[in-house]
Amino acid sequence: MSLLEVKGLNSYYGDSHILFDVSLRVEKNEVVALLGRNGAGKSTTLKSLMGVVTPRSGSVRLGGEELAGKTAHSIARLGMQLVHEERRIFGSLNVEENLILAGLTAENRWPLDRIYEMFPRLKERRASRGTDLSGGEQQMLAIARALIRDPKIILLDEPFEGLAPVIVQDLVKACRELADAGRTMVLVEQNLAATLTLAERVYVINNGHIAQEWTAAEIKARPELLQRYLGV
Ligand SMILES: Nc1ncnc2c1ncn2[C@@H]1O[C@H](COP(=O)(O)OP(=O)(O)OP(=O)(O)O)[C@@H](O)[C@H]1O
Repeated sequence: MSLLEVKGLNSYYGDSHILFDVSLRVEKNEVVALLGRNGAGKSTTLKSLMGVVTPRSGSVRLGGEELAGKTAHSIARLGMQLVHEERRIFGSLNVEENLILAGLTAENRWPLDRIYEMFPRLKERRASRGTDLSGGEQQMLAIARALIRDPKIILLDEPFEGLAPVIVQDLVKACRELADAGRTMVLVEQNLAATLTLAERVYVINNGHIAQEWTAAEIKARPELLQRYLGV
């Protein structure tokens, strides 16, 4: 059994049918990426897994437990965390307060020291308010807030979007360390180089359908594979 098993997921925004029978799996300790053009349905897939969007049909099993139909809050309790594109940190709270708040209701909370070891920059900035952080620091905090709850799986929606290349490098390194430490992650990201540094397997979504499944090694060996689906 895979850690995450998604079968026949259909999601809508009002009357617009966005996801069509999306099926995918993620093994424990694996990093899987979703690639696709703008509007293909990548974010909607992550939101449907997390219960931010309620799928109209289909199944999402995490460790054998059915998540489809549950609220985002319950799904978080069952061990899934979504790091939203907009980061959603509390601007009026400082870094440490943001972390403590995120960990408050978690069953297995990481000690702050462990978070600070992973992100030394957050330790330096621990007394700074969310609004005073740079984009890269906010993104680190958003990831750290997910980690502190020791989730079974983390969904990352465009974590490197809009950040300076040097910051992206730092974040990719931190995510690589998480992957090496056995964290299971699903990554949606436009930055192909970063994606292939992190993911072992890739699904291509096209107009709300899963169009392809490749290993990162297959893509690296035959980069032309992506051209047809992504135009890159
Ligand atoms: N809240 C919403 N209400 C209605 N339609 C939406 C909403 N959010 C997204 N959509 C539509 O759903 C489709 C899939 O969007 P989604 O954000 O999942 O795509 P994506 O692959 O993540 O692309 P992007 O990289 O542009 O975010 C698009 O056609 C988009 O316009």
